[in-house]
Amino acid sequence: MAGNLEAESKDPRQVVFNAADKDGHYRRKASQFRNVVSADPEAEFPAEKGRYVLYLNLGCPWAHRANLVHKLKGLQDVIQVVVMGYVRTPEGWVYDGSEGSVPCDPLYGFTKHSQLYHKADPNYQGRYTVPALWDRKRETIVNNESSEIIRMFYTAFDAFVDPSLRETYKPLLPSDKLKDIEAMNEWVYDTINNGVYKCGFASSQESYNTNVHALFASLDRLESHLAANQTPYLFGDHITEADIRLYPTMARFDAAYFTLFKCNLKMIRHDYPKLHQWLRKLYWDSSEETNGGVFGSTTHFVPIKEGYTYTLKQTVVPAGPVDAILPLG
Ligand SMILES: N[C@@H](CCC(=O)N[C@@H](CS)C(=O)NCC(=O)O)C(=O)O
Repeated sequence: MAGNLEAESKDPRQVVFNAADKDGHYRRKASQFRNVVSADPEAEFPAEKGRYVLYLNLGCPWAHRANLVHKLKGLQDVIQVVVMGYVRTPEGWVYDGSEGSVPCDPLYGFTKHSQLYHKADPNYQGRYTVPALWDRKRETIVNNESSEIIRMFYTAFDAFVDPSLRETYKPLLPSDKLKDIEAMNEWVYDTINNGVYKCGFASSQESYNTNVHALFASLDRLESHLAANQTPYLFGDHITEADIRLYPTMARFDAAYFTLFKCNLKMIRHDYPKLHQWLRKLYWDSSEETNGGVFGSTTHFVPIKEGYTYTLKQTVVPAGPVDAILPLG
């Protein structure tokens, strides 16, 4: 039987987050809008400047990866970004003007993210998730699956970006590393990106136990991978998709998942020197490699810590760890 989110109270900080299935395991549902923006002008959704809008919030790690690639590729003048609030309410994400967000949807004046989904499809029945890529022309959601949105951003809009940021010059998915990156994506998604949620949303001891050990086994595996390769990034001397997909989870790990999702067998800062170095290098970098520092500039610890706290129906935000991210040693 499918799990569901239950709203018990109208107070946004009192939402009961009941996401696990009856057996105590959390199972993420598949995204429903799966169209593709393409560089081909004849495509159903052709890349055009000013046509598409990326909806996100600053707490969500899946939205974070889309925001990262948007800024890494220098798409600020090509694709508008709309940031909504990071506190989940009984009605899903809303516009509340909280840190870094806008007071209402600038396109339609919507106050709730669900309204955008119903504008796209009045019969929509799924979750109202971020990120979502909106098409102003056809007035619909093109895609609400972050792993697909980021791949569109690698290439589809390259005609509109500086040549030095194009995939041909600076590949985020180099063809000679594609197989290795995809192999890593698979286990990193299952046991780390989604793995932290399987721990945090588990409603049985058995489910939590299984997933927390799988999570730390995979962090150990990443640590060994970095130690063996001796490269600054997961696949060499340049940032690739593998780094982009791992970063939002690692940036949230000590600050939120360790405490709030009970992912507390080890900490990145104390127990994983290579991963910790990798994380801090990305966060603090302001060179061309990160297009001037997009990892640091898109990481917002207040939305992250408060967002997870209230989602879990807790009212007190943990003070630590201090600092949320440590300086580069
Ligand atoms: N598979 C989706 C997952 C997106 C997702 O679950 N986003 C969460 C925020 S972290 C969300 O919007 N949840 C709202 C809800 O489930 O009601 C993706 O990667 O884009």
